[in-house]
Amino acid sequence: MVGAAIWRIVASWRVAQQPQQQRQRPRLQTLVVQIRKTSISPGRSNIRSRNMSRTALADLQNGEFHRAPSSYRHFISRSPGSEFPPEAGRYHLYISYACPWASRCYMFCKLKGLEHVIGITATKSMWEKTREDPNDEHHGWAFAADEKEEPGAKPDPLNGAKFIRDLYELADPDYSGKYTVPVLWDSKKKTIVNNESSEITRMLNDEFNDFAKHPEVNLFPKHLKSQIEEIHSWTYNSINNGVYRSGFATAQGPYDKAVNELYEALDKCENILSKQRYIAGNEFTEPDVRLFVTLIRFDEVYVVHFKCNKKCIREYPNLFNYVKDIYQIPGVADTVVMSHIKGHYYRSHPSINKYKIIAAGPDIDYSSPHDRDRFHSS
Ligand SMILES: N[C@@H](CCC(=O)N[C@@H](CS)C(=O)NCC(=O)O)C(=O)O
Repeated sequence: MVGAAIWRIVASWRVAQQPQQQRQRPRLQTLVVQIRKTSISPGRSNIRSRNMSRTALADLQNGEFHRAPSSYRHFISRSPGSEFPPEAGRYHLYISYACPWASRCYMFCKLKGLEHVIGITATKSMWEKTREDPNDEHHGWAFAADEKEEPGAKPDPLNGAKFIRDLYELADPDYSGKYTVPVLWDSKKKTIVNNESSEITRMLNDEFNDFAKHPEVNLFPKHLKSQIEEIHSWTYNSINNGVYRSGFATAQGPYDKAVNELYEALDKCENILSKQRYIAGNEFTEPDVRLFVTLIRFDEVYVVHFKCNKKCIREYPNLFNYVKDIYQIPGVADTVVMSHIKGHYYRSHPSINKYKIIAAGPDIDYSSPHDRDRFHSS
């Protein structure tokens, strides 16, 4: 009882720490952890899923993209009595190499040295139809049938799921939200702990230090907490989600607004990075990870596919060198699989790119020299 109460206080405290636009109320159905013994039947469909299955492309109001809140918001915590205590081998991270939100989590695993503690499985890059039922039009992340199907993509080693959707339905057969990655899965309770990257990365940063190869890496240090939260307060809406707000807009006004806010924020970053090595100062921290995953996709995908073409990142001297600098941190390049990134975006949104043609360029070499050593770093 006491443990559960502490857990609830810690969880609500952490939600209160998030930038406002990321603060979302957990669904009641996920607060009451319902572990149901169900078997996966990928061909199954029910009335609910038939009517409600949807992707982010449907998160629209008057042509404006509004990202729906993540559904699972439990916390892995070292606090006594925690429902989800950190354990080696218990949790699994399902990702797509294409997805910037999932890649944030994968980067944290790499930087903290957690790959021997938390299993990681990447899906195939292109969304596929998830049900045979002709009335169920949902397309989403699919697992590879074997190791050879697409380099990097793997079968689901834990549940034999064919689709990420199957995991959501295994955790809750009545689930009616989106079937997004990342998914942090608890193999003990056979449920989803959390599917919100901004929270998963905090858990990876703080709660697994007893197992981490690099517990000294702290991407959310106390002394930079307020600067970091201030940076998230404008980079999330204008940059990380801003590229989606541009790309998914279905009316001119919302697109214009999103793209203008995006470039205002990029100009602001360029200015900050002309004076210091990283976005929060001289230390590499969480907001650098969040910026990196968007910026590395920008010139290869967002410029063309999401119409973010007022300027490329390679035209900003400081931003471009900053992306190379981060790419060259040991472990980071492994998280960037450009064939999955391009293979996903260009082929998974038929309303944006009907013929699924993958744009040719620009094929940037992010391992080429950068000039960021000119700044002091700690
Ligand atoms: N807020 C979530 C967003 C995750 C998200 O939107 N992931 C996308 C891939 S980039 C996804 O899985 N979309 C599936 C869909 O929309 O159906 C997070 O940060 O974890």
